[in-house]
Amino acid sequence: MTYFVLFVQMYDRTISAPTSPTKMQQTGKRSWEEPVWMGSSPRVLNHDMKSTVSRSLQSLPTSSRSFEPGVGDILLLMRARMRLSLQERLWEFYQTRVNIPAEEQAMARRAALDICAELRVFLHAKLPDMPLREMYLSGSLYDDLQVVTADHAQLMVPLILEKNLWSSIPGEDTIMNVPGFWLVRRENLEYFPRSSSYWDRCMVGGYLSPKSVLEVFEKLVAGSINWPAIGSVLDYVIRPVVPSETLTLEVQYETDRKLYVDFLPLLVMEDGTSLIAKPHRLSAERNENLWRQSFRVAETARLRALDQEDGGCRCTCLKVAKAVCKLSPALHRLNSSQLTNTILLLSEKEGDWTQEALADRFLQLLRALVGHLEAGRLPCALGPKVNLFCELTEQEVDELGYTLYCALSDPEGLLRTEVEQP
Ligand SMILES: Nc1ncnc2c1ncn2[C@@H]1O[C@H](COP(=O)(O)OP(=O)(O)O)[C@@H](O)[C@H]1O
Repeated sequence: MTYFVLFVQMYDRTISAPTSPTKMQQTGKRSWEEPVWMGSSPRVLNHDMKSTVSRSLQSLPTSSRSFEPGVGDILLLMRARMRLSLQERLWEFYQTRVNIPAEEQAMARRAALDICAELRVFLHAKLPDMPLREMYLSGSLYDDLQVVTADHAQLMVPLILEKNLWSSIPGEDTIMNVPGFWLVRRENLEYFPRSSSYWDRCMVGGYLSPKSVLEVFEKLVAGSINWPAIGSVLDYVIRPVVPSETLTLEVQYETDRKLYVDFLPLLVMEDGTSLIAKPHRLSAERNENLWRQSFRVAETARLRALDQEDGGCRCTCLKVAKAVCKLSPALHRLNSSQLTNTILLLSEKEGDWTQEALADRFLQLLRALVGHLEAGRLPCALGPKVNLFCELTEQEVDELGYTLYCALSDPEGLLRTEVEQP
């Protein structure tokens, strides 16, 4: 979608939005960027875009009804009522759609644990000298941040690398220039020739290739484990998902419930940096050797700590936003890390995260996301050089921005999602 289309659509939306005439009051001009319930809104679009839209809006026929005396008071009242009802609806949505019943979570965790145990036994038996630390389960299912359905978990597989044989190079110091991604280079080949390290078999052009590491596991996990047999013992239907950008097992643990377990090789570098074998989404070929830095543990811990300090609603706000993105196809591309970091950045400026402020903070989150999308940049709160939007195409950025911008005039629309059929 071009910006032109975007703004024609925005313009249509603005004039048809029930709240839009309200800002016409004294000047007779509409402020398209300030739906009535938003209070003083930051300027959300860049200057050129704004003047285009403002010009179009100025030439609109105006409605005299908006100038009736006292309308400001009525609007203030309406604003208060709308806020109240959004607050109520958010909590209702949280209870009915976002939160996963404890029993469902427990069953999903049980299934993931069973699979993890099987894989441990298999790998120890089949490849006793593969240098791995103990595998463990991770992700939102384990820190109460999963939403809507308990349907996925990550199985972390930490590789052991010899310190003197491998070193990590930050993405910004490489020709690819992508902060947040790293290369892992083989060192000292002249003294410790190829095969000195077990992981040399996954070396491509002098670097440890996450793709090649995944392929090693893929052959094992998808190729040589008898999942139907294991599944029948455990009473699940288990099958590797193909094709899949990472290695994923689908586990049907109830007739109507499926769990996807991502097999995620991980490197923990000397300074504690965690790198995961999850490919860069765009131009994967050019970036084939890049390992992705994972901030998940640190960013989740920070969010929780902030909530604990002030009894705040940041995690609730995150879960509501995650559910909205999971349930609305137009927002699928936004992930938890982007949402978490937007909330962390907001927390630096905004102090009131009381439960009563959920609706205000939720709206502020939407607005902040629109702002970051317009800038095409969302800095990671824990590493500002990293742009968390760097794996979105321009078109995706436009579409997300447009969807969220429209949602600002009808935030409750985001909560009216169909109940998915199993
Ligand atoms: N340490 C980690 N543990 C689990 N997942 C991680 C980790 N680091 C990065 N990830 C990535 O984060 C994503 C899972 O995020 P998660 O917080 O579980 O949220 P969601 O519920 O939205 O999936 C996965 O795509 C996974 O590849």
